[in-house]
Amino acid sequence: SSASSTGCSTAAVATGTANNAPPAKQSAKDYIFGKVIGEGSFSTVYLAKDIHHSKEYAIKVCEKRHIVKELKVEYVKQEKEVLNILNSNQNKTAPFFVKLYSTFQDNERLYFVLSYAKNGELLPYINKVGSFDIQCTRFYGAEILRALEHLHSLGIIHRDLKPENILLDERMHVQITDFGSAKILDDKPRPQPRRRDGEQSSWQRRNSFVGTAQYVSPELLTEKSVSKSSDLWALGCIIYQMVAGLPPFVARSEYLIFQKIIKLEYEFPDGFEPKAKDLVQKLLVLDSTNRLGAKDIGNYTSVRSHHFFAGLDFETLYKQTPPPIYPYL
Ligand SMILES: C[C@@H](Nc1nc2c(c3cc(-c4cn[nH]c4)ccc13)C(=O)N=C/C2=C\CC1CC1)C(C)(C)C
Repeated sequence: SSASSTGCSTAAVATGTANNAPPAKQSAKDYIFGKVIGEGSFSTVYLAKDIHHSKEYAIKVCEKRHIVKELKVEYVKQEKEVLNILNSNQNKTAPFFVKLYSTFQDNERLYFVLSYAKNGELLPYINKVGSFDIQCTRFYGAEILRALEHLHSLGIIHRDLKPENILLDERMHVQITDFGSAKILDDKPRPQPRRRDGEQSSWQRRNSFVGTAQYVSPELLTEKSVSKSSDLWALGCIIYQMVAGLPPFVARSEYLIFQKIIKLEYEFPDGFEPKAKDLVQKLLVLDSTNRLGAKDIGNYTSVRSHHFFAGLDFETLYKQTPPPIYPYL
């Protein structure tokens, strides 16, 4: 083809590097794959380095055959949809989610190129120091609340919030991940995606889905229903765990954990900080409509104004330096 009016050379146009050509589609060859950093139920997440700029990414790899065999195509599509909604609604004051940079595929696999949370999961930090001091619990509780405000404002419920899904970036700020079980509240009627025969519909999937035992809400266990307030229940469990070092509902089997949840059978260890205790008691409420924040429109102002968070500036969290993680209790 001849040089176009933009003056770029034919060679440039031919190789698609002309300033008006889209970037060439990526492939696994653009990356050096490193260690496995996480295993999902239908995916493996690798640390990878982009060979052009030596930047580190997390690449989530899904085996196509496995997804189809396990009838999880909808599940993978749902996660990509959530990541795209988050990308197109990046919130400058609450960038508390892993970002999706690009996707590509080869014959056998799907690849999702995502931000690499350099400091990994929150959980090992809680376990290492036994429990967080109040400064840390307040800061990380506030960042998770801000992340939920943003997610819920986009009509998305996480549904499986737990310390393993709360990652930390290189500045030790929160990066929420794992949207495979997220639910997009269908306010806009969309054509129901055509399903392969035998594949579970989102209705069946929704009714079969249960989060991780310790953090699942009572309404999901008793009525198979889920709402934004279910994520507030999980926040209550996580704040409890940051202070006590263990989640509120523990037992030897999932069934026994579920029994304790629906009976609200848990207690506070001696020395549990009183303001944190009061906040947890207002989040771990069986009736999802009576949880602190359940009636708030927009931001969770009634949670922000709880005296546990007194003095915290929720609008500049991402600019603040996170407090060092010291042991407490
Ligand atoms: C919960 C998740 N674990 C993880 N998912 C992601 C990580 C990640 C990083 C570490 C880590 C970093 N340093 N040391 C450990 C440990 C676990 C991770 C990351 O950096 N970037 C994107 C991720 C996930 C993207 C996903 C939305 C598509 C499972 C177990 C499901 C793989």
